[in-house]
Amino acid sequence: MGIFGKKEEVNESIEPKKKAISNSLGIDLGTLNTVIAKPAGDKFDLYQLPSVVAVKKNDETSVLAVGEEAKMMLGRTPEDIIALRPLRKGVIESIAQAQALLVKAMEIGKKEGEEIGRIVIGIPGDASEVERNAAEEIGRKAGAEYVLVISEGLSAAIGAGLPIAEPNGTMVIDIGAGSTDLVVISLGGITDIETVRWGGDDIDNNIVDMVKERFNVEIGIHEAENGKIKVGKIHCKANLETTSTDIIGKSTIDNKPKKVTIDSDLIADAAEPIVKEIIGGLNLVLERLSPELIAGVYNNTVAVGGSSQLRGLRERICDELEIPIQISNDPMTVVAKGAAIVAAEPRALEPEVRLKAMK
Ligand SMILES: Nc1ncnc2c1ncn2[C@@H]1O[C@H](COP(=O)(O)OP(=O)(O)OP(=O)(O)O)[C@@H](O)[C@H]1O
Repeated sequence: MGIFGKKEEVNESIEPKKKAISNSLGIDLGTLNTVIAKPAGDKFDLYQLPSVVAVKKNDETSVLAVGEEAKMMLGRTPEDIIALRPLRKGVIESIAQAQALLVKAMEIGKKEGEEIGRIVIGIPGDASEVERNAAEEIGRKAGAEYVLVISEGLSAAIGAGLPIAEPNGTMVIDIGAGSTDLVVISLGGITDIETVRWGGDDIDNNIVDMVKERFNVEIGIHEAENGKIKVGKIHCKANLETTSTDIIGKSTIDNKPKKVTIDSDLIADAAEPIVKEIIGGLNLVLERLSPELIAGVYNNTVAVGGSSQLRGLRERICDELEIPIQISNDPMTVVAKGAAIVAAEPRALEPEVRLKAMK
């Protein structure tokens, strides 16, 4: 199906479709991961890099490493080097570091000798004018000729092939690492947005705290995240299987290595405050939603973002809100794909143009 729904409504005579430029990229500048999508025929080449940069401690604008190399340094850097994330809770914290990340993303996405003409960057929907300008500025400084910044929610909806131009409404629930965007779209534009500044990172932090409290063992944040991905679930009425995994941490009693077994229920307890915040945000959106859009939202709500993969999310949202949401089958790349569609054809954002979605 086209991104605007009905393929038969294609009306090439409205305006001749401009030739898509080949050197365009869609970039999802995330708190944890930066995803790059490059249109390649009717598919995408996809690349990913950790959103981490290593800088000199006394000059945080001097970037020493970006991406995978910098990630290896997190928590292990020599005294004069620090590894940092340029984004916190979805918001750009350091322009110089975010620019370094974007330059690297563009290098990864282009072929040798190729210039990148157009990039589209997905940023959180509630980003301020200052943040939007900052993202545009770093795009231009990174060397793109033309930079467009769009809401991650809208980008995800386009990437997921939702019928965004329909008047009935669709909704995207984007649960990332640092934040969750709840976006209602109709007639090709955002009609409502609620951003909850909680996501998967907060679940990981809660797991670390909970393991310390229950077992007197300190575990690393990466171990907490791995445990969450392996056995995690969310409390819901459905009887989901409980599984467990072993993690080695440091005893807070005698400092010795100690093995602890964490199970799905512990992760669900750790996730519960974040789930409550997300449900609270959804309730606010539903409260504001006009009756004209409720049927579209009921039929077309998709959850995206890495944290949407937690088992039980679909069931819990249905338990509490009676909306039968779908979980995207490519939750971590759909924002970048949507941005790449817009980068290849910026008029994808205009409701009167019916475009065929690239899958
Ligand atoms: N299978 C999984 N189950 C649960 N959580 C997962 C899974 N895979 C990844 N995650 C979590 O998803 C989050 C990363 O998702 P994503 O890449 O969408 O975020 P991001 O775009 O970097 O963040 P943001 O949108 O907040 O800027 C992390 O918290 C990660 O632990």
